[in-house]
Amino acid sequence: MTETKEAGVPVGTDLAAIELKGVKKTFQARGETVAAVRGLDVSIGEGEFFSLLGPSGCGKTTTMRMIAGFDEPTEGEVFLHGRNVVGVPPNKRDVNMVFQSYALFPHMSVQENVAFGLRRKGVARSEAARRVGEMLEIVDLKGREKRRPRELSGGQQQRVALARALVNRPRALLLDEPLGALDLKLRQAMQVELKRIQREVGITFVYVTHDQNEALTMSDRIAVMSDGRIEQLGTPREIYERPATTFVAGFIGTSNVLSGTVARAGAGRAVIEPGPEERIVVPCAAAPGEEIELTVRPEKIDVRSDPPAGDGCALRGTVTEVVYLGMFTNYNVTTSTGAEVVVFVQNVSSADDVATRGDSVWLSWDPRHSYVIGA
Ligand SMILES: Nc1ncnc2c1ncn2[C@@H]1O[C@H](COP(=O)(O)OP(=O)(O)OP(=O)(O)O)[C@@H](O)[C@H]1O
Repeated sequence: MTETKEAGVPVGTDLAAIELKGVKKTFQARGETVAAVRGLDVSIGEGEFFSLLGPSGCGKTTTMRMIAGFDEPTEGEVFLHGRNVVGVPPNKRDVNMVFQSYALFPHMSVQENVAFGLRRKGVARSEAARRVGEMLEIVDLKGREKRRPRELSGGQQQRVALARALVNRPRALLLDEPLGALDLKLRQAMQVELKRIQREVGITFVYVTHDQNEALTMSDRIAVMSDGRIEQLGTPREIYERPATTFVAGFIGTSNVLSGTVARAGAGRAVIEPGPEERIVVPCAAAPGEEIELTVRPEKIDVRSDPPAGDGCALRGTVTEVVYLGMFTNYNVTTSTGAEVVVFVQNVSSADDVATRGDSVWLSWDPRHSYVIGA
């Protein structure tokens, strides 16, 4: 049974495709002990597109290598479809891994590259040809069977690598920064392709990336990692809209972190009053006198010259930078308390910017977009 929290997102199945329980990994390097993974508990559902997202060195690749069997945990257990696989070699694990350097055989055609694994397993020639054909159709490489890898674009080569991994019908595919070598435009096109392919084959994908846009675009759920631990696990929307820690707020997109002492509270709202006519209204249970920290996304804020009407959030500030970015304009504003706030204003008309550098402005937003960190 698959429950859904947000539309189409599996949050729990009877039997997890992949489960990590108390997994830790330390390496000994030059007499020093390096803690790469400090304790992971994760359950990845059957057919889920699950991403491990985090900065360089946070333990993403080590986690993948332990799922694949290239590394064994120092502590804890790894389950694949309910079976404890600690000690089971990679080729007996029913998972396949795709790397950034996809290492196709240069002297073999697309067809031979994809068929290679099947041949080694002794799959009959006609059956192999059928499965390779089916897979090349899915990755949209029909008609290019006879080409050599060097006669293909980077994106097409990556799709051959994907077909080569998928043709073995693994129950899960592990992808470690598979689009890292491609330029931005191709990367974005391949993100959409990868998601489509995953939906079509219905196999669990575990995807490693340090690119937040990539993770937000493709994933059912994301685990944001930092220093060998998971900081937050949730749907892209949960992670973007309601970051659990300041690290997540800062790592995923641009976020404004504000803080202050609660002046008034009641009816599920706390109000910070930084100055006359200024207020930050936060939906939370904090009491007067309490210090709170909150985030507001740049696209939720308006910039105006007059104080806003109503009882929404209102802050006074001075514009320090204006950068026109085509689709929107980026305003940097220093508030009356010295906080730096970034605002994105969508350029719906081609009229002038709403403010220029040095202007005194008011920032306003709906209290629903004030989100207390860790709430
Ligand atoms: N074989 C090893 N020996 C010693 N230290 C290692 C080894 N493999 C990884 N580490 C260390 O473990 C930590 C986590 O590394 P890991 O490669 O898992 O990070 P990552 O998040 O995948 O980084 P990147 O995005 O740069 O690939 C790092 O500090 C790294 O230097």
